[in-house]
Amino acid sequence: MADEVGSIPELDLKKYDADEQVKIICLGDSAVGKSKLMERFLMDEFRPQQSSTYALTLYKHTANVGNKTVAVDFWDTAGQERFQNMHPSYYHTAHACIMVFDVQRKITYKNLVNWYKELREYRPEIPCCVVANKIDADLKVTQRSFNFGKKHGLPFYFVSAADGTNVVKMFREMIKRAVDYKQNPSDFMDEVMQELENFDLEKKEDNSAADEDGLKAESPETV
Ligand SMILES: Nc1nc2c(ncn2[C@@H]2O[C@H](COP(=O)(O)OP(=O)(O)OP(=O)(O)O)[C@@H](O)[C@H]2O)c(=O)[nH]1
Ligand SMILES: [Mg+2]
Repeated sequence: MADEVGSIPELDLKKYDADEQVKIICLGDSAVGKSKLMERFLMDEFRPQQSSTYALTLYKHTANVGNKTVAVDFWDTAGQERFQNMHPSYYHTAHACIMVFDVQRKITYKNLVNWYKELREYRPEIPCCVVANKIDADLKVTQRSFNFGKKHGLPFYFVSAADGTNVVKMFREMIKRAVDYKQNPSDFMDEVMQELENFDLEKKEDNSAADEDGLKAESPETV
């Protein structure tokens, strides 16, 4: 389900039950198929007539990775005809990135370099992949090699949001990589965030243990 930012709180309840929570962002020029890919993965249906994304759309998903339940927030924003900087909050605390281009428009492939550069300014270490979308329009493209992924050591997928080719595989792999990254961050700030999250959890557990003993958890002091 596509949900505008306004309706997050209700859905956030899901996170409460999840063992883990990750954020995955999607980058790429306008009309490469970012929104259609997410919709295809989340609803397994394809609606050809829809206008481009206006601002930010959040898609909520619950996945099972190993024996854990993972709440996934997919962030989708409008790409632009010509590259413009994305707001930093889009990248903030993202755990993985899906970079999309349209196999029918060379310029969208060329622009990956700009998207990737900006991604790495904000999120130097998160897992990222390159996705060549719309292969249904011309299957011959799958014989061509697109070296951008190889050059940067990124996994590459030929996909089609229209017929579903490789969509589930790509999303599942990226969710798993996002969880792996969150659990073993290689970026200093992410390590701090993870420590803080663990600290919060420990505090919550302490408080509920105190409640069970019939003790009241101390309320925070206001200074
Ligand atoms: N043939 C074909 N068309 C596709 C595919 N994926 C998306 N499209 C079409 O491409 C157009 C753009 O798709 P969107 O998902 O809206 O693109 P977007 O990247 O979200 O665009 P912005 O929100 O403007 O950044 C739509 O008309 C889709 O129907 C695909 O796999 N195959
Ligand atoms: Mg869109």
